[in-house]
Amino acid sequence: MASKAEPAGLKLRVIAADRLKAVLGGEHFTPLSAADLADGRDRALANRLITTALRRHGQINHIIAELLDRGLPPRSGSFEAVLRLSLAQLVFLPDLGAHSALFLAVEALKRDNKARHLTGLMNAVLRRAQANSARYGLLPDELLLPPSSAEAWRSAYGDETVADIAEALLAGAPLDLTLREDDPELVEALGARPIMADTVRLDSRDRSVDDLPGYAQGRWWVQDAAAAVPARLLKLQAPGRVLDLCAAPGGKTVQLIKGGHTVTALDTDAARLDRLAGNLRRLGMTAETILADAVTYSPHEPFDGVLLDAPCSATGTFRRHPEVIWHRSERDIPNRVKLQRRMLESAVHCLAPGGTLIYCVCSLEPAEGEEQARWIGTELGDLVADPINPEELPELADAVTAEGTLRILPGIIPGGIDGFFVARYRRR
Ligand SMILES: C[S@@+](CC[C@H](N)C(=O)[O-])C[C@H]1O[C@@H](n2cnc3c(N)ncnc32)[C@H](O)[C@@H]1O
Repeated sequence: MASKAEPAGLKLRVIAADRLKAVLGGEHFTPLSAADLADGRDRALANRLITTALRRHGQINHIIAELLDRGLPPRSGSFEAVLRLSLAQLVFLPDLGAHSALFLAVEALKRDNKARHLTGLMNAVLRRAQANSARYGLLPDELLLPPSSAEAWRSAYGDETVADIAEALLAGAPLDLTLREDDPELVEALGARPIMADTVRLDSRDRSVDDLPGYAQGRWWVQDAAAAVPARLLKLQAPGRVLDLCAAPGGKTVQLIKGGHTVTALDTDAARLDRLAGNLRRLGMTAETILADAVTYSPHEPFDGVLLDAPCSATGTFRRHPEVIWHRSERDIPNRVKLQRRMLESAVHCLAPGGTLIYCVCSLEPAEGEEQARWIGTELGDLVADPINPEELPELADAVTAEGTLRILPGIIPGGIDGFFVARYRRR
């Protein structure tokens, strides 16, 4: 890590490279926090470098392939992460200037035992990148997406959707909040605008989430507009007992509580369930929380409603987590599909006759959405489809399919939205 005597801007790059390296190694991207980098301006710059490197990952792959004809050197510590951050700066963030990209990349490598022998290579590669930066800056959007995903999405949803996904990847996500109560004054104080039902959107903000008006008082929670839809569709005749399977960190749990239901929130991950409990505390809400496996859980008494927000590829969240589309693997999907099916079978057993089941995934993969709905139709005889009516969701009416399921695609509303699939059933 950089000390005080080290060049300005080095520390943030070393920390940014560590975070990017972890994400390249398969970890989920979370922006650097004050605990990682105390200085707010440094932190903002480091996060900008990382997110640009991740959003432009496909184009940067292309640039690296052109510049390193023998590929990335093996076992080279932080070399790849530093290179990607520097290319992101040189080619896609010209306002930051080129000098620091070159100089600090070399300085960062000098401090890494596994990469310090590669400073000459880094310098040469970045100089060639600098000479070609105008051309690289015009690389086509087709290179932004992994070819196998782009092809799968093209055949499922068409060319226009693939172009929307690439555009949304670059644009990132605004901040959507679900309001606890209708409150125009709060919406104005937040600088937000209503977009659908109790969701409001902040297109830009100058503060961290917990500094926004109403956070400490629990007057809203962060939830993408698409993620807020499934709980709204769980319409019981009267408020009842609802099981939120796979509940953490609790966005849908708190919506269900807001809807007047008595909620049991179940998750298999203790740390995530703790976050759910913290969210409930901030909002002054209560739910029964259960640390258990959704596949084997068996309640004493069946529920009037079950919401299954199943673990999935999460490809629908690519605007905030650009890495998901690169971590997506064809080989992983069948295992997830199997797990989702076991959870669906378990969800049926948790449901009282006449009760409602919502199945949803934040995924763009038909295998985790439409194909699961077809499987339910043929294999889960106790369930009957309860088609979603476009009038229930005026802003997303075009997302309702002929089968009465919901396929939310990122370009369906201005400013974008997460990819999601939702289906609703009733137990016979
Ligand atoms: C998509 S996230 C849920 C998001 C949550 N519903 C919300 O709205 O905030 C999926 C959750 O499934 C949980 N999960 C994964 N496998 C599970 C299992 N076998 N049983 C219960 N929960 C599981 C994960 O820990 C994760 O919290």
